[in-house]
Amino acid sequence: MIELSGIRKAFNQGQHNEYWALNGIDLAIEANKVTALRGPSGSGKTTLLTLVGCLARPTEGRVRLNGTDISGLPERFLTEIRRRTFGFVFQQFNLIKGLTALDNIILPAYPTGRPRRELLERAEGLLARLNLGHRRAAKVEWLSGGEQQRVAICRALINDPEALIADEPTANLDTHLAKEFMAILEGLAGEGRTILLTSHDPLVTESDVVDRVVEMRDGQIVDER
Ligand SMILES: Nc1ncnc2c1ncn2[C@@H]1O[C@H](COP(=O)(O)OP(=O)(O)OP(=O)(O)O)[C@@H](O)[C@H]1O
Repeated sequence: MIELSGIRKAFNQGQHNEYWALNGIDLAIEANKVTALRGPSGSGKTTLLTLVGCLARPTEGRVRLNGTDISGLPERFLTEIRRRTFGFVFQQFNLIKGLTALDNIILPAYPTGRPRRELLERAEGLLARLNLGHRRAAKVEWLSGGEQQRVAICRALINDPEALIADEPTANLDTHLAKEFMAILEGLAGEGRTILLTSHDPLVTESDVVDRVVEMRDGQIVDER
């Protein structure tokens, strides 16, 4: 689905603190599969996620999405592709305090111009599917960590993306909640979504739900299974 070739990513390029977070990545993320990136802290996993999800651009190399080279597209096209193709679940969930679960979920769908009634219906459906219907009107800061993550997952799915991207999805969860997350993941994988995540957690990387584990170190891919 997404192919990266010859990817390098520098931060603070040309400055005294220039740092190459990714250093020659060739990777094809297969459609309808669950891929996990594993590696020590600082190995470049999150940086790679942001490039796959078109949240950032590589300093060098090409990104192809379903066969089309999107590396050189202007920002507004990239934003559109990002919205249609990817849903993101961030490690800290990045929900907006003061807004209800429902309002947080429909937020990324506003730019699509779809009617609010339709969005609410879809959001309600997602909440129900993740056993969170009863919390629809709760402000997100009232929710537990596990509930907040499920709201974040609903938000990631509101635009019905082809792919879901999750950064350390179980890092803030206890074992019970992490297992619940894996069950949700299994359901999403079962409906044919492409899933890319980073994880240190053996509960994730050794799970049968994960098709492929890509091992990173020092901004490079060093192994995979
Ligand atoms: N915006 C930035 N500016 C400068 N350096 C950055 C920036 N983002 C990341 N880095 C550096 O790039 C390297 C890779 O970071 P990245 O977050 O991708 O690693 P990671 O493998 O996801 O680590 P972790 O498991 O701790 O999240 C790190 O050394 C980090 O300090």
